[in-house]
Amino acid sequence: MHLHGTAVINDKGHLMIGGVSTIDMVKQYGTPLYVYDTALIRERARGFKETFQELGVKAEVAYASKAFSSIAIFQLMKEEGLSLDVVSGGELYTALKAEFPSERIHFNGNNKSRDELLMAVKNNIGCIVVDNFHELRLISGITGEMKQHVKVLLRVTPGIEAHTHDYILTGQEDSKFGFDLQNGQAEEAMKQSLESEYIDLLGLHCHIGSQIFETTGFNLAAKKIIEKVAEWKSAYGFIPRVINLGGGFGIRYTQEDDPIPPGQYVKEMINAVKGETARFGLEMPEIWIEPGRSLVGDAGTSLYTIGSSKEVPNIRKYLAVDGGMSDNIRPALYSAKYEAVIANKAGADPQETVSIAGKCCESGDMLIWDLPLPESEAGDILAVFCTGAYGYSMANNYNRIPRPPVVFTENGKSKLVIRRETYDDLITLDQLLT
Ligand SMILES: Cc1ncc(COP(=O)(O)O)c(C=O)c1O
Ligand SMILES: N[C@@H](CCCC[NH3+])C(=O)O
Repeated sequence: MHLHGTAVINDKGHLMIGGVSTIDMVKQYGTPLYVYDTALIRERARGFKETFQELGVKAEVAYASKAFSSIAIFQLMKEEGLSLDVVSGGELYTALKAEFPSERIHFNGNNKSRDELLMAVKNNIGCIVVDNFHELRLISGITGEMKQHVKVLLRVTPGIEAHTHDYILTGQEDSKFGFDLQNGQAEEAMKQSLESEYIDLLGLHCHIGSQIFETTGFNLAAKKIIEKVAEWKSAYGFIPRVINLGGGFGIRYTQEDDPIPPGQYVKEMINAVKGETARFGLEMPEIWIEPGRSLVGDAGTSLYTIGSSKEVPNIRKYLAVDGGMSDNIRPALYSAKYEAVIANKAGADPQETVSIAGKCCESGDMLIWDLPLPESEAGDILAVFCTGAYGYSMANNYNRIPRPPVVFTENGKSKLVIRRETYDDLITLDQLLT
């Protein structure tokens, strides 16, 4: 049995997160429940910033808010001095409601609508990461009409296959994202941006994928970009002030995962950029990154109540919980693996191997296969670790299951930051037929 994040066990054998008993939180807020240890998020955020400071490199660390967006987490990231990467009008709206400084908001995405771009320009956001020619035309039009400048980065695809799940690969040539770096698209986009009166081209952006455990892909992406920059400098005199190398740093979901420390990714990519810029006699650009999972992933834990169980003789025992693919779709979508303990018997040794089923009407709604657990009964609390990224943010109302609440813990205190959805919430958008 392995505990993740900063979880510890108290003298009653109960799991504690951020100094608060999970069993007390279950009594107060019910299950299913997402619990975050915000001290751990702060530690991760500071870690990234300190690494850049130690290396003397100008940087912006933007939290990729798709990992978990809510007003409270945006307020926390603001307190920590991070920037924010949003990918939709909804995330931008939430950021503005959280009074996140608009000059530190970056807008990504492969099909931003005119309205979303208008919202970004009107609110003077820090930069738009332009993904394609359609968007470039839209931005040129909007900024021309408004006579207002906007800073942009061009998202390029460097042609790199990072080693991760196919669905979360993004840097390869055959990708829906970005301007291809090799076939002239990126160069054309750079020329068009320089020609557009109100577009201020800050630099280039790339993001090669998510849950990556090796530094090779990042280093290679950095090298390919700098090589192009050197070509462009002599041909067009364009020198990017910023290179954004995206996010994607992997975390440990199970003992099989072997991630390197987040700072190591940063150090290696900076060395790669330093090496290449020196080789071509270029100035060191600012390096921006946009991590999501590595900031919030292992700080989140999901708590469920165990309900029914079913024995398939000689094959397996199923234990069902009161959530599932509606609050954590990652096992169903990516065959993602998790570890868990019984929160009210957290110190007990495993006695049996069980498989954790969700409550949705789908055979594929399985949260964990073959999990060693102490003997359990209905009413016990299951704590699934490392659900802080792409858990709540990908939650849905399949089977009209209300989304769970989110609680932040720190220094022995808990605070509700998203309330539980109610049945009334589920029908608020419904209109009567007659
Ligand atoms: C453009 C972009 N930036 C940042 C991220 C954050 O990735 P991660 O949560 O893996 O750090 C993603 C997601 O893969 C992304 O698509
Ligand atoms: N949602 C994915 C990551 C996708 C990242 C967005 N580009 C996950 O849960 O792993």
